[in-house]
Amino acid sequence: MIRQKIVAGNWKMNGSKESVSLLVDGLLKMEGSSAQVVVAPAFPYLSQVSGMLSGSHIVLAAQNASDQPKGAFTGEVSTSMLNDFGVKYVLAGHSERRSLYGESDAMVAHKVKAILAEELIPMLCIGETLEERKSDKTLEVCERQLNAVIELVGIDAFENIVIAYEPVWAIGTGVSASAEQAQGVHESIRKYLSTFSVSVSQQSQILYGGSVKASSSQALFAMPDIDGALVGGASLDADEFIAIIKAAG
Ligand SMILES: O=C[C@H](O)COP(=O)(O)O
Repeated sequence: MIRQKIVAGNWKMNGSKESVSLLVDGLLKMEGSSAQVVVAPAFPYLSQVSGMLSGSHIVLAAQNASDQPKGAFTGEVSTSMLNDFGVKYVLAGHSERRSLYGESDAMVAHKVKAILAEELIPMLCIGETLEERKSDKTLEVCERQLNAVIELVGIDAFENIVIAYEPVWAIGTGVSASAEQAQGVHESIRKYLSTFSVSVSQQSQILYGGSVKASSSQALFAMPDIDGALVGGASLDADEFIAIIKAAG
């Protein structure tokens, strides 16, 4: 099955009005790509970026969302607010949210549910730490993180969920998983999904994330089960990000 590639830039807590404007200007100069291009600015810049992207082929993502619809949740942002600003994708369970802000598998699952309820597309991030990889627990961890979501929203909901496999040891370290290593895990994730639903497993877009650069992206995208990338640091440089998008076709 041919799945459209997705190249998403997670800008994390970076940027200013000026730098965001320059970055988006740079990306808008890129010619059309067959890949779906996504950018995830920090919340304060969603409105600015949404305006700049209007009428373009680049779509907007948010880096996080509340699992609650509204009310007394100081500092939180609801999925309906994100919808208001033209957001299409929302990251859920990024490893930085899990490890630094204590988001449990169950909390991530509730966020996925809230994102789906607003008809937005969750980008569900899963992946193992270095310690877990060394003790051969990579698949066990990925399956546990997937199970929490499957149990809450059901496997059919995965028709509208993008999975991002991001080994924690590769995030921001400059050490990407090799294309073969990533392919091995992606293939296993797909096989695991197929135990619930073959059609969902075939349709699921599984992105790789963790120190993706232009130089490593071609080999990653050539792999049969890698359907794109969730890019952190390299997405802050328009030329580098465009080169990654071009590698996706
Ligand atoms: O969301 C993106 C990932 O955390 C990867 O970040 P990185 O490309 O800077 O390693």
